[in-house]
Amino acid sequence: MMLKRAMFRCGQLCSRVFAVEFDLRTEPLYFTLSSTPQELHQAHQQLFGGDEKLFSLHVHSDSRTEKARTHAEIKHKLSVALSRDCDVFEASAFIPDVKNSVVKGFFIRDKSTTSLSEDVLKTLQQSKSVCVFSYKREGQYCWQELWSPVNQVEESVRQYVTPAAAAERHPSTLNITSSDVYYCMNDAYEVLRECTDIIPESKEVLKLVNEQLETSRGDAFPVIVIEGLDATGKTTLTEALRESLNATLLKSPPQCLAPFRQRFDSEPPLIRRAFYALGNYITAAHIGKESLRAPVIVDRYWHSTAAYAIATAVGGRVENLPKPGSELYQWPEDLLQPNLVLLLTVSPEERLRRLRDRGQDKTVEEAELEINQLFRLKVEEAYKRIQNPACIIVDASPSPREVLQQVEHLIRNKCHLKTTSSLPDETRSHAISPHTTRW
Ligand SMILES: Nc1ncnc2c1ncn2[C@@H]1O[C@H](COP(=O)(O)OP(=O)(O)OP(=O)(O)O)[C@@H](O)[C@H]1O
Ligand SMILES: Nc1ccn([C@@H]2O[C@H](COP(=O)(O)O)[C@@H](O)[C@H]2O)c(=O)n1
Repeated sequence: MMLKRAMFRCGQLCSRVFAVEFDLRTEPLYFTLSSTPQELHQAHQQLFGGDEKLFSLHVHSDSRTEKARTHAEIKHKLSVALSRDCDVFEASAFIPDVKNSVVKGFFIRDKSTTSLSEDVLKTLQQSKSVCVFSYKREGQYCWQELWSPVNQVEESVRQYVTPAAAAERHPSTLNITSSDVYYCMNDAYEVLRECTDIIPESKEVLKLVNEQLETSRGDAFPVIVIEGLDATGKTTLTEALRESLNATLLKSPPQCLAPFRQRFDSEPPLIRRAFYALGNYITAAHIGKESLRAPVIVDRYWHSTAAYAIATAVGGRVENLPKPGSELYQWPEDLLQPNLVLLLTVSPEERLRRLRDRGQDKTVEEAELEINQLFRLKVEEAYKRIQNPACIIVDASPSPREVLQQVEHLIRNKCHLKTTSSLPDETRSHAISPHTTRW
């Protein structure tokens, strides 16, 4: 029965294109399956041509929350239970250009002579959502078959690995909408609603959303969002702007969600990102109210939610990101838009220096640093590609005082701030006071 169910699920996968993130610096290895033997390309030989044991594992489920949580659990188990002789690569099976067609999983290359990986896979295969394939070689051909720990695969058909052309869009970009980035409040709301049994805190978050929502924003003061990677100086700048412009300072996620943040940070992206998305809508309601009284400065908002989500969802290199102009960089139609978004940037060295001075990341290993650098590049690039409104880049490497001056200058120009101060631009920043400022 279990084998029949697994065969049905795997059968659904066989008509897809498979992608393995074999080397994060290059594009994935793509292959399809064919009933006739196919010669492997040189690139594919690197993965399929050796004598290691090869497996792939895919997570299927009709419930998106179950699928996301199973995927995260498996990722964790593979990272702790397999031996050092095993390489685990992110893998997926997808239909090119078809949204939400990606079935995520992992590819395992086992160089050991022990049966540890089989033992681990045997446990994982107990889950009704998991489907495991093994790969066998004969001469220069390699085929995939449904894996069974007890070799009951006589019903399984040999499907030969067939090199495929690179996909135009990286497969991970096909599932971003409503799994990683939410383009309307209801989509994020629904995900948390589906989680109320497994994550009781979801109810409290939804209650806060219901209580605080208010979308009106009339003829109001300007709203300026400050964005940037960790330690680029957002807190320093936003607090200085609050003083100098007599503005209200808000954050996303808002303070009322702080007690729940750690809980949702431990959840897979589907759930974690829905939490941050809802945080933006609560902050938007606060902006709507506060901007009637004074200018509003916001420390992180939609750009952060979308940029981090896209950079995490898209594996590998910067080139894998959705192309500039993609609909994935559009602002949600139902989310209040700020007047100005400023992106603080500093060099990686300066950012690391600031992190270290703050007492963090002192023991980052070289390998980890490299991965972080790739991630940092993708987040920054995604920030820059977001549209309507797009962000204006601010070089945040000078002193806090100079950064403040630069930003005040931008705010005056872009938000048509009129000031009665007679001081020249360069010396005026600390003299801007609520009493001399008109919007
Ligand atoms: N212009 C600057 N020049 C030098 N150091 C700075 C500057 N701005 C901020 N710093 C220092 O860099 C560190 C990080 O700054 P800050 O906390 O403002 O960054 P952040 O972007 O808010 O970080 P996070 O997103 O992690 O909260 C702090 O120690 C701060 O004093
Ligand atoms: N509007 C936001 C704000 C934050 N995030 C996520 O939080 C992380 C950074 O927060 P800090 O408190 O460290 O500044 C970052 O990983 C984002 O994923 C968000 O999604 N949306």
